[in-house]
Amino acid sequence: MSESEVVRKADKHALAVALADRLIDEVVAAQRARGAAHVVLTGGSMGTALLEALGASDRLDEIDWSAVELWWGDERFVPPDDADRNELQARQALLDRLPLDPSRLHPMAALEDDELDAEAGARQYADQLASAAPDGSDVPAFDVLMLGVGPDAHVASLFPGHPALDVADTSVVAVHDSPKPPPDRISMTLPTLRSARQVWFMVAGPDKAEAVARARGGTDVHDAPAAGVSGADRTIWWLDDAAAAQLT
Ligand SMILES: O=C1O[C@H](COP(=O)(O)O)[C@@H](O)[C@H](O)[C@H]1O
Repeated sequence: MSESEVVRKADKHALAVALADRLIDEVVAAQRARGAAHVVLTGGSMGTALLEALGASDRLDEIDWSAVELWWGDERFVPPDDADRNELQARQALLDRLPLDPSRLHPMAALEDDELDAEAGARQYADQLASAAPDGSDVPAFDVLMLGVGPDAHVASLFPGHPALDVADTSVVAVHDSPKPPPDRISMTLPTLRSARQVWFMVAGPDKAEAVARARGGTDVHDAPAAGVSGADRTIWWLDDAAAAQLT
C-alpha cells in the first residue's frame, strides 16, 4: 500500500487545472512506457470539472488519444440519454470532441428496454475488464484511477454501510438502494479500485471537508468507503482549500 500525499489548491477551478496538467503527464508517461494508458474516470462534480479543464488545456494534443483506454469506476443505471448518466456527462464535457478509438472507450451498461438488469451489466463489465487484463489478473493495470468523494465519504458507487462494499469475489458489482439517487448503479468493487497503480481522490467544496478528514483519519471502510482505497504505487488526495479545511 502506498503512502498518501495531499495536493492542495485554492479553489475548484485551480484544482481542476492542476489535475488536468498532471493527468496529461501521467498518460504521456504511460504511453511511452507501455504503448497505451489505462485511465479510470469518475462521475460527479470533480470528474466533470477535470474533463472540462482538460478540454481547455493547450497541452491536450500531447496525448495520443487513439491509445487511451477509458474505463468508468461506476455508473448510474439509467437510460443512455438520462442526464444523470456519468458517461453522458463525460461525453458532453469532453469525450465527444476527442479523437478516441471507439473500441477503447468502455462505458458501463445503461438501462435499455429491460433487456439487461444491473446484475447482468456488472457481469458484462467484469468480462470486458477481464478481456483487457494481463495474464493472472481479472482487471487491467490501471495507470490512473480517479475518484470523487461524496459528503458521506462514498467513492464510485460504494456507500457507507452498503453490502456492495463487502463484495470481493468479482471486479464489478450491481448496487441497489443507493442512498444517493438514482438508486440503481453499477460499480467497481473495492479490490478493483485498490488494484490501480495510482489512485487520485479529487475533492472540492466545504460540504466534503468532514468526509475528507474522516477518510484520511483512518476510519473503518464501512463508515467511510474512501478510507479503504489506495493505489499500488501512489495515492494522491487532490483537495481545494475548502475540502481540506478540517485536516489537521
Ligand atoms: O454519484 C456519484 O457521486 C460521486 C461523488 O460525486 P460528487 O458530485 O459529490 O463529486 C462520484 O464520484 C460518482 O462517480 C458518482 O456516480
